[in-house]
Amino acid sequence: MTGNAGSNAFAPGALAIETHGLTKRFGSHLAVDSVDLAVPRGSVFGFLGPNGAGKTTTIRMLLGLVGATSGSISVLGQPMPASLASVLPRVGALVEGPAFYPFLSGAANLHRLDTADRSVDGATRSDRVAQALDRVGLGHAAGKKVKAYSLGMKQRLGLANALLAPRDLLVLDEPSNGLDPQGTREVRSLIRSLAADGTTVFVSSHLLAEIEQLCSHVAVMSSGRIVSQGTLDAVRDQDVSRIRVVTTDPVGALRVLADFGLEPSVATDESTADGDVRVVLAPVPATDPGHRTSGIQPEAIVAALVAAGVPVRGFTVEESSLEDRFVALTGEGFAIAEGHSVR
Ligand SMILES: Nc1ncnc2c1ncn2[C@@H]1O[C@H](COP(=O)(O)OP(=O)(O)OP(=O)(O)O)[C@@H](O)[C@H]1O
Repeated sequence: MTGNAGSNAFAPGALAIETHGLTKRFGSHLAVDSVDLAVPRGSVFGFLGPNGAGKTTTIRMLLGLVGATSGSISVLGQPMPASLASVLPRVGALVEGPAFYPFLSGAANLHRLDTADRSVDGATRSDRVAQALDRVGLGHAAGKKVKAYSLGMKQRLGLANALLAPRDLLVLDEPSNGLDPQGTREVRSLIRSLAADGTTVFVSSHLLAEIEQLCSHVAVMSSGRIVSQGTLDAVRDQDVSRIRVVTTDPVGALRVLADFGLEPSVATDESTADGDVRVVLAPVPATDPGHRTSGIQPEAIVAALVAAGVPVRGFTVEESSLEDRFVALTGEGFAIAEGHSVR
């Protein structure tokens, strides 16, 4: 399933977030271009895209933090921003971290933020603050001033703020920002437990592995447009597969694969002279999202190798990863971890 289709196949009420033709211009710059999002209720929905793709701008429009240039938004079945006042109390959000007072403790900051929310019960405030802090693993630091918090602790405090009341939808923009691997794992397990309670979670992340482990659905955004959207399996497996040929004649294999218009890479085992030839089938150029398949079937490659007299000792079609798919869709490498980019 791809985005920008103009309509979707979901029953009324089945979507927690739905946009049609959502567009945002900053002057002449088209930051978000006719986006149709369909976020099923109860899903953990990963929102992926390279830096500057337009994810944060989209999230800000969903939450009424910035107006759309055109298009429509529905959140929890209500039109936005018209229903902001009734919808927002049901939505917990972590976007660019809330402004905390550095000289107040974490708990005092949450008290202050909760006081500003007129939809909640003040009598339960202390309990809710303590529970939210416990849930993000900050119970021990509740009384500590926020200026002494690490970036990761501030990020957790932002999450705790989003959890001060029961929510039907959580919108989290890069929730693992600033967290160490242990913190990232904790946030992941927190999101899982929230989703198990029935909360829909819409989460943007630059950590592909995290999205792959966590999400039931994903959308990939590139240059302001949704280039793929659907269940994780559908997006991951769409059109891209990687094949591996083990042969004693890698040069012959390269020639056959090149005849298919493919660009294989080869690793030779010097001790045996065997070649390990790998190629990705059907990469999708970011500039040409309309042409998604090359139509090459793996069995046609096996037949051509055999016909050309290339001795095939091994032939494997490897499952494509979300990373393969992301690179193919956006034409960009993806920062898997800080300072490490893959192409
Ligand atoms: N207030 C603004 N004024 C002008 N341009 C903006 C503004 N906010 C965002 N943009 C531009 O819109 C585009 C999309 O930005 P956005 O922050 O939504 O991307 P993103 O996918 O969230 O990327 P990142 O992960 O880097 O935050 C970028 O080119 C950005 O420079």
